[in-house]
Amino acid sequence: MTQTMTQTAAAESMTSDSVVKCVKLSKIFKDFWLRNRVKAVDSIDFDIKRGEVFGLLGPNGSGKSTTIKMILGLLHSTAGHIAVFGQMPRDVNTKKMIGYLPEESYLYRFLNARETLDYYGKLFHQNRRQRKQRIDMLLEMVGLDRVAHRPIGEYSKGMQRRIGLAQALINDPQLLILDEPTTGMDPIGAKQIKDLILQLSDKGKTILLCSHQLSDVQDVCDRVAVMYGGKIRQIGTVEELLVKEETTTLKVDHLDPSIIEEIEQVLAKHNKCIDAVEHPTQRLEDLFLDIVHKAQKEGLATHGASSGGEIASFLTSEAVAGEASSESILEELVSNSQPEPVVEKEVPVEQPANTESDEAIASLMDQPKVEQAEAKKPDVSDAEKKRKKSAGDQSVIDDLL
Ligand SMILES: Nc1ncnc2c1ncn2[C@@H]1O[C@H](COP(=O)(O)OP(=O)(O)OP(=O)(O)O)[C@@H](O)[C@H]1O
Repeated sequence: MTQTMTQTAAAESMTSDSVVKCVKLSKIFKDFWLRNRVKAVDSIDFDIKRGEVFGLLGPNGSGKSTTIKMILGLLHSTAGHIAVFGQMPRDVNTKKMIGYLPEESYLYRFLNARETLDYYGKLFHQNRRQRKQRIDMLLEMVGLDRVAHRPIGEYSKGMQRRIGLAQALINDPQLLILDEPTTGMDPIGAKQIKDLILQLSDKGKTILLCSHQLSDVQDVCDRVAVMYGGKIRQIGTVEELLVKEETTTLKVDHLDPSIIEEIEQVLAKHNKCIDAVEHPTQRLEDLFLDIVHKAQKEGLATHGASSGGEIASFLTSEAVAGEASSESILEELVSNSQPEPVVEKEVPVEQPANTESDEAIASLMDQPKVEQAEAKKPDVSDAEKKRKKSAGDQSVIDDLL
């Protein structure tokens, strides 16, 4: 009875804008004797809309990765309902629309970067020409083109994240799931990933970001859910969650002490006083980029990853095969291809299972790239502000390239 209600509620609430929908979703890991061992996810409700950047936060063991694995169809839910693009997560049509960067790198150590991407391109049934084109663009985009011949086992942690990101994008996914994408990345790489996320979202791609880097989440996410003990404790836009209604901040040009005194007198009439008078500082990220910028202008050499180059224009539908675009990398990475419209349909509740299939991981990659139909992107005003900021920040990155 409860399951039927849950299923109906989910099906009813599924709209064409909904990319991921979870209703009363739970996951219990059982022990050898099938006794309940860990309630990793405990009856959570949330949905992610098309074009949204959704952040999933929480301390270690709070259930984030388990939730992601259920969205990917790698784990069965124990109870509740989950739909991705209006379909069951295990549906192969769903998997071909998803790109996934796992928290841990599961790439083959003895393959080099080019061979690795070629392997994943083949899994998506891309032809040789398409693979070559995409691989060249992605390697340049993630700044590994100059070290593409080296085995991945030799890569630094940040370089492995970069090749992992390229792998997650090779199928031009409509839903990109990034688990700790900036771990081990230098601030330039982290900044590029954040800009990339915003631009992909701007083109209607949906992004689920799981990160312990709270400043990254704050910079790019439209909405955030904070998990603890398998439950969602708070969910809302970043502004909603962070606003402090009880305090007012006024931002003005430099004030002389005499003016501050006058302001204090005005406030005193209203039984208020100034708590603090401060001068803002710049962010550490800006300082870091400034230092690197200057070092690069002086022509200092590095043997690590480069700052990243042209963005993969294979994600842009106007791209002509074999043509290099003169646009910036981040611009090119963004695809104009649009996702299939979400078909509203009733989705059966998944049966509980005690084991997880590794084959599901393979099947996630084992689908051909398909043309995807038009769909509209939601109006997300908070994201708009961040994108404007990103456009300004982008000039710094462009200078570095
Ligand atoms: N395969 C498994 N078998 C048993 N318990 C598991 C399994 N996978 C996860 N768990 C447990 O489920 C809980 C949630 O784990 P999960 O990996 O989802 O947390 P997380 O929020 O992703 O943590 P982190 O930030 O450390 O990645 C933890 O108590 C974990 O031990």
